[in-house]
Amino acid sequence: MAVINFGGVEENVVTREEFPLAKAREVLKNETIAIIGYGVQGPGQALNLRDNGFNVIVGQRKNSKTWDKAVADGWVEGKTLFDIEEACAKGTIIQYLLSDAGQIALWDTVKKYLTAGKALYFSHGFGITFKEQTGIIPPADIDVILIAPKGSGTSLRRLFLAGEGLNSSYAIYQDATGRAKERVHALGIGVGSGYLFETTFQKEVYSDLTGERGTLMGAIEGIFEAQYALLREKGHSPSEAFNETVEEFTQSLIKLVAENGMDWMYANCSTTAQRGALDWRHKFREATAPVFRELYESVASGKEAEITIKANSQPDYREKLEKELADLRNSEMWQTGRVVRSLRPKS
Ligand SMILES: NC(=O)C1=CN([C@@H]2O[C@H](COP(=O)(O)OP(=O)(O)OC[C@H]3O[C@@H](n4cnc5c(N)ncnc54)[C@H](O)[C@@H]3O)[C@@H](O)[C@H]2O)C=CC1
Ligand SMILES: CC(=O)[C@](C)(O)C(=O)O
Ligand SMILES: [Mg+2]
Ligand SMILES: [Mg+2]
Repeated sequence: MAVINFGGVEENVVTREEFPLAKAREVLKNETIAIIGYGVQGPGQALNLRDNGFNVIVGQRKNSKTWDKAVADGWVEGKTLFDIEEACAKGTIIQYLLSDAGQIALWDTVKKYLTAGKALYFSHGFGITFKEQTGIIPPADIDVILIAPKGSGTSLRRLFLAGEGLNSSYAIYQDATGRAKERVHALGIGVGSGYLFETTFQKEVYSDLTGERGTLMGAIEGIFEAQYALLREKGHSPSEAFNETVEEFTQSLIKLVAENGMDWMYANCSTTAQRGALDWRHKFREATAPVFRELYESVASGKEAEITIKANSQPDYREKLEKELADLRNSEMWQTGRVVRSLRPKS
């Protein structure tokens, strides 16, 4: 394990140098990896594992849209594509990649196939950490491990195909076989991660739920909405409000942050912008700090889990989510965005 210094704090990191793909294949050569669920993470991980030379099968509900998607991706019924129970029976490693609510619904079915020595794999600490609410309590004689790619399954696949990768965090909750560590490291490399950061199931889920509700998804949209609405109220046109709120951010500035950090982005903007941004960040930090604190408490108390489970266990949860996404899409800001995107100069 490499020890890497992150801004003055040392952390354990597994690297491809110490755990190359050939070693991962050797560790898993006698295993059948059953990917249960073919939503977003399922396809990304299953296809990367398959292309990396592992023995992979997919388990998915028949007569579903995602079954058809699996067929279109080259999984063959009866050979590499099965219904969920059959895949669980065949797999020695069960990658439980149903939605977090779906994992609860299917748990009693899947549990039957978790015989001694198998490994149960998650990409989120949700089911195990909130076990009082999920009822997901694995038998003691199996390994329970986690690889959580730090991004969408779509990006995991795209970056793999581009010869790059997404990094992941990993955790071991239960090591019944003495092989949990080599299994989890091999799977992490196998799904296409370059580096594996050590964590626990609880830390993974607390930080992940905070991040997606916060700066990665929830907070960013909230801040965009607030600024856009203000500019419109003050008489700015939709295109101007959108450009100064979203377009410049996604097309120019955030790319500079990704490349070389915030100071690099600032340094490539005017000294006028730098003066103002360096001053105003303090106000924004102080204004949002209490909201982030409230969010973390809601995660750690299990309230966010409760809300998610309740909503996403309804039979029409997808239609409801789609309706809310359509409301976002149809807002003036994102309709303006649609037009602005179509006007991006192309060579
Ligand atoms: N979406 C992503 O890119 C990321 C997801 N994760 C985690 O990976 C896991 C899988 O997430 P996603 O791929 O987003 O899931 P998803 O919401 O796309 O669902 C995955 C599959 O579960 C099936 N499913 C849902 N409810 C079911 C039920 N009641 N019975 C049978 N099948 C059911 C769906 O048909 C789908 O094939 C979750 O633990 C999630 O938190 C982690 C990192 C990123
Ligand atoms: C893509 C990811 O890692 C998220 C945002 O946490 C998720 O999809 O749950
Ligand atoms: Mg995440
Ligand atoms: Mg998440």
